[in-house]
Amino acid sequence: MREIVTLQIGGAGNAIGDAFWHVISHEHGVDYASGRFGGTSQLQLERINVFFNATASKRFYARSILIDTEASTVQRLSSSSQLYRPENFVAGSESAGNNFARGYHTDGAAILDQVLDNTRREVESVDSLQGFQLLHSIGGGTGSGLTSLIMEALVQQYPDNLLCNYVTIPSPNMSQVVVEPYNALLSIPALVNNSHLTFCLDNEALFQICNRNLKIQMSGHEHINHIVALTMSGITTCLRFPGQLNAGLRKIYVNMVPFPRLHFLIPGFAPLVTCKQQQFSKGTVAELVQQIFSSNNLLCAIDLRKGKLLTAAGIFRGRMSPREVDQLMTGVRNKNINNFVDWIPNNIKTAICDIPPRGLKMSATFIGNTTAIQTLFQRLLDGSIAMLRRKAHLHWYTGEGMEEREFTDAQEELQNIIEDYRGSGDSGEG
Ligand SMILES: COc1ccc(-c2[nH]nc3c2-c2cc(OC)c(OC)c(OC)c2CC3)cc1
Repeated sequence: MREIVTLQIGGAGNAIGDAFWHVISHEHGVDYASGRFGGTSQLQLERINVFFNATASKRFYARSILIDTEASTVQRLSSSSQLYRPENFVAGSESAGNNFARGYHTDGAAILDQVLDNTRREVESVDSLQGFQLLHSIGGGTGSGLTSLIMEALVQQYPDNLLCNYVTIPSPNMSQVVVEPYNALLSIPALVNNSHLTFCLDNEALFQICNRNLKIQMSGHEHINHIVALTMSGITTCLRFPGQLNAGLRKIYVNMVPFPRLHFLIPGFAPLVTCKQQQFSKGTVAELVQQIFSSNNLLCAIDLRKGKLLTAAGIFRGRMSPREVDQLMTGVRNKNINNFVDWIPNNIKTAICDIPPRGLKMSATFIGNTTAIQTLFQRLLDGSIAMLRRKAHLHWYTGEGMEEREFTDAQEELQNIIEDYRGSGDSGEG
């Protein structure tokens, strides 16, 4: 079996992780509270070991390390479900204070060994590890700083395994902490150099989806986390259920990432409509295809029409005609040929799983590797320039041992990835 170890890091990472385990435990017939299997199909068990461990008493638990520099989040989760192994909770005594430096150098560093010890125990208990998925935000101190530190260690200790990050990206319009732009900026070098697959989850887009698509005003994070969990469930469908693809993280990496640095992927999901709108929906595959290529259904506030897709994947769930899906997806490419690079001929792939997600007859999940992601990176760069020019709030970082040069180096890294994506749109030079 090709197992994956999850590391959910910081408040946001653990919130996304808990929502993910809620969604996929139900899909696999596992009771979230007890870990007991009550499923009805062998399909639910066939590849359950990719994300879950079985216990001697035929119960299942999430193969996940729950990590935070302060204890309240992980303590709450430990009391909410037996899906989490008590030994897999790693909590510090001091919050990273929304400060990358404290996540990387002090409060986060203080629990790194515990994180790695727990990770190694899970790695040594599996048959054939395929990689790690790290769930975190880069706006906070733990999700940015400690995750960067953990990634460096994982790459060193497990050089043959893949790191797949699901990264929440702060939005200036939804900012919770004034130094989020600094934390996000400082996270870029580790994401560029140590992550193999980085799924970008943009708070700007997620809040817009809640307000515009779902008509939820001032949405709390529970709605956002559920949208992310549904999308993660879609992305991992082919890993978790048998199908025509011999699916693994490396196959996604090999086929979706043309150059190692260009591994920042934009997810999308459909349907993302109110229950009332769903009642009037035609419920057709054509509707799903139209929606997943619409910017309104992307989990990043970017416009696909402003760039070119290097690669794209569509994962369709539910009972539908594979022929119709292939025709419609091919039709999108043919009608929008200028929004696909011409130097990767077969750069769109479709997969179908006839098991729909809970509460839906059909769904579609999109993954795009697009040059339009430059606009997201440019937003992060612009967000740090104004503050850094005035050295605003820099003392919170230099006081923890960081230097201003680390900020300018990170800005240079960000500028370079923008240029790399810009250059790949035409000539194919990654
Ligand atoms: C852009 O062009 C391509 C993209 C992917 C593949 C491929 N080849 N082998 C696989 C896959 C693959 C495809 C998936 O979605 C279509 C997929 O779900 C995320 C997926 O997820 C697990 C996989 C893994 C297995 C081929 C071409």
